[in-house]
Parts: sequence; C-alpha cells; structure tokens
Amino acid sequence: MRTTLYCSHFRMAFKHSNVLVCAPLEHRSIQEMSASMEKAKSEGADIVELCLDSIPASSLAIPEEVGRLIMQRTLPSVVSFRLNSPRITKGGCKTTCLQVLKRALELDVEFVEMDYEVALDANMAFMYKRSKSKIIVSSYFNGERPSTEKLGDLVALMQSTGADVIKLEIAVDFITDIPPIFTMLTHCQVPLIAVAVGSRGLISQLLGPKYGGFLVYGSLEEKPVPGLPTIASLRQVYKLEHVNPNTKVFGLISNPVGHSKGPLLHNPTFRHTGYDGIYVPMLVDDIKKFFKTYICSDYAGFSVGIPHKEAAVTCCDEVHPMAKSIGAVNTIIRRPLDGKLVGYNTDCEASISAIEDALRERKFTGNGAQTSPLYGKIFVLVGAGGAGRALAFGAKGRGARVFIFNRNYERAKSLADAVSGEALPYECLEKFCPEKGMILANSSAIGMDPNSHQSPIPKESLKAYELVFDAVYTPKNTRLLKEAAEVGAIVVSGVEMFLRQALGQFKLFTGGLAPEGFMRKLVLEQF
Ligand SMILES: O=C1C[C@@](O)(C(=O)O)C[C@@H](O)[C@@H]1O
Repeated sequence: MRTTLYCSHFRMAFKHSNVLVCAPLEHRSIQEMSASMEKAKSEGADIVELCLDSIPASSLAIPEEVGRLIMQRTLPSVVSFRLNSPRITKGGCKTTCLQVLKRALELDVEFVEMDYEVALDANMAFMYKRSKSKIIVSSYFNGERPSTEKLGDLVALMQSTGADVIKLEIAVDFITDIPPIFTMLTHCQVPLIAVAVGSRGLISQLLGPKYGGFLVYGSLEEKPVPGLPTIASLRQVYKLEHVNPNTKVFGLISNPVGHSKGPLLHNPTFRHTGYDGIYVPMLVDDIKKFFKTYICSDYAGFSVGIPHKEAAVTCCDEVHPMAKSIGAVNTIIRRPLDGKLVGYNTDCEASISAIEDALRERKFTGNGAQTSPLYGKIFVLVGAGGAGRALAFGAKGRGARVFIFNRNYERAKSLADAVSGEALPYECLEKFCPEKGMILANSSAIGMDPNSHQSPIPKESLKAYELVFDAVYTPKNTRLLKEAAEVGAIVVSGVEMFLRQALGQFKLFTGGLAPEGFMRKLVLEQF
C-alpha cells in the first residue's frame, strides 16, 4: 500500500499528469549519457533510465564517475545495471553490477533497477533497505512465451524481494504474443512495468496506460529503437495522458506499417471531437490469427493496409455489399451491439471521387453534370492488390474502360474478369497507347518510401495521359507524379485519397461526423 501510494504521488509530481515517459539511455560513455539526458529532457521525458551496463566495464570509473553522473542528473533517474538484458551480449559482470547499484543506492537516486537474481543477493537486499531509492526488480524473457499463470507466480516471487516496482520485459516475435502482458498489467496489484520488446511490441508501450502500466518508454528522436515510440510522438501524437481504461482502441493492421500517417490524423481528430479513442500502428503478420487473439470489445475498429485488404474480407462476420463485390476491406468495425466484425471499403469512393473532382475542377469539358468525367475513358490501372481492386471497381462503376497491368499477370487477369476489363502483360505498359487523354492510376507500392526513386512507367509514356493518380502517399509528390506534371498531365496525389478514406473511416469508427475542415488542415500540415 505504501508503495502504491508513493508511486502515484511520484507520478503526480510530474507535469505530464498520470503517465510517466521514461527515456532509456544506452551509451558507451558517461559523457554521452549525460548529453542524452539533456536531449531527453528537452523532448519531454519525465524520467531517464541510465543503463550503465551499456558502458564497457573497463571505462566505467566507479564510484567517482557514476557518482558524478547521478549527482549532476537533471531529470529523475532510474539507475540500472542488468546482468540479464537485451543490451548485453556476453553477460555483464556481477562485481561491477553490485558496485554500480551500491553507489546509486548510497546517493538515494529515485529508482534503482536490478535483475531478480541480483535482488535475491542478501547483501543487496540489506543495502536497498537502507536507501531512500525505490527498487525496480526486473526479469527478461527471450524466446520463451511465459503463460499468464507463470508470470503471476513470478511477480509474486519478485515482490517478495521487497521490490517497489516489478518489471517484466518479454521479447516478442508477433503482435499476437502481447495480450498476456496486458492481462498481467490489468490484474497486478503492485506497480508493474510490463513491455513487449522488438518491432512487433510497439502497442505494449502505447496501450500501457490503458492497462495501468507504471511507465512508458520512449526513444530519442535521433536514436529510434524498433518497437519504441519516440518521446516526441508520445507527447504530440498519442498524448497518452488522455488514455484511460475505457479508451477505445483503433489500429492500422498493415505490414509495413511505419510509413502510415494514420496516427497523425486520427489521434488529434479523436481529441478534437472529444471522442475517447487511440489509434495505433499494428504490425501484423497473420491477420486471421490477429482477430482470433484480439477479441476484446475495447478493440473497436481497424484500418487495413497492405497486404491484408483481401484477406480481411474473410475475417469479417459481415461485409458491406460494396466491399464484398470489390473483394477488399480497408475498414473493420467491431459492432458494439453484438461484437460482430463488419467490413467496409472506403478506398473506392475516396480514390474515384478525388480523380473525378480533379477532372471536373481543372479540365473537364463535359458530358453532362450528372455523368462522371470518367465515363467512356480508358482507365489504366497499375497493380491488382486491395487498393487496385477498389480503383478498378470504382472506375468500372463510373463507366470507364478498365485496363490492368500487374507484375503477376494472373492477378491482373482475375481482377480484369471481375470488372469486365482487360489485363495486359506488365511489359506492355510502356507502349500502351490506344488513344490520348487516358487516366493512369498506380495502386502498386512502386515509388513508396524508401523506394521513392522508382516509378512504374517511363516519363515519356506519360504523355498519353490526361490525368495521373498515385495511391502512394509517402512521399506526397512521388516520382510518378512529378514526371506526370512535367509532361502536362493533371496529377492527383495519394494524399487526397488518404484523407478521403480516413474521413469515411472516422465516421464508421465513431458513429459521428468527421470534421472535414480540421482533418484536411491536419493533412496539409503533415505532408
Ligand atoms: O490504403 C490505405 C492507407 C492506410 O493503409 C494507411 O497507410 O494509413 C490506411 C488504410 O485504411 C487505407 O486504405
């Protein structure tokens, strides 16, 4: 009880309310660590972890240097020296470990963190009982997926060492390995830090405050760590101080996922509209397994990105007729009424309306206000994945003649058959020019960061097109769009499609209206 009270008082002492953001600092020298502490402070960290085992023992002068670092700290600190941690490849030296921790305890640094094995050392227990420092006792699992029961037993043992805070770090291979960590956080009676380590572990940090985690780790802007959010994103994008046990979780299921601007758009919009939600990137390998694992009603809605849009159809209990005919879902809602997963496609209307508006606005000479400017046009589509399907069905629905080019011809053929279009071998794209003034739409990932030097088609061939659209939105101005503009075509950026599909999603997520002006302004600022 004393500990719990202490910890909540400790948290309240911070300017950022109930969520502590901790920057773990791993460096080869005390000087670098000191400099990083200043950066962490300026980026908005509440606390730093001085990971002293990351400094080679030969260059670690204890007690002088370590003492100086602690005494001159400019942020509350955790001094850690782990024998069993992801940082150490050869295994740390126990003598050095004990000397470092002893020095930190003598100086009453705010927190001292040690491995469970070290905490069992009678000498150490004696020392930490005489210090004002709070003790974090930690355990690290690599390769093993401990069950919730095993974790529970371990926490009890760790607690019996007199720990004030327990820390569990579990290396995960898949996002579906994370839920036992959330279960532990929810049920644990002592202050607990429980995190999944690795690139698939990100949501264990972002959702930690929902489940009552003691703190959240964030990396420095200049030293990103896979699976750790940057401190800046925690402060400016996710604003975890708003997250509470009732917060609804929305996520982008995609692989890769890091390129997405979705979190930058949906999170501020939730706050702007007063909706209690958080939108997080979910690096998913197996979408079926994902939905079998994340069954809680708090996981209220999802965007679906590459390469999962087609497989997503089979994960839903119900699919909107338009998404069904397209054969791709980019939005899934867990219907509050009965918990059923319902799939939609907001890509189709988003992309086609963006193209139509650009034609109407800039060039269209008219075939009647009621008719789509795509009517009767040749619509050349590159790519036949989930986004390609939405474009092909949309264009066909507007009366365009659809031609599909895809590296895998069979996929192009099957989509072409579905929209009564024509599939052609990818190699023919360059010379394809049955008439001038065609529409070109790239739905493949060609040209997406980090491959922004690529384009699906040579510049010379673009002269045959009146309008060129690129579903890629990172970068905003892809090579394809730059070259299309240079040859005089109307260009429509994937950013416009991204915004419009997100507007549709936001309505489905919240059951309310999407503030279009606010979201458009955000998108313009972000890109
Ligand atoms: O294609 C996209 C883009 C997206 O995957 C993203 O990058 O945020 C989100 C999806 O909903 C959408 O259909």
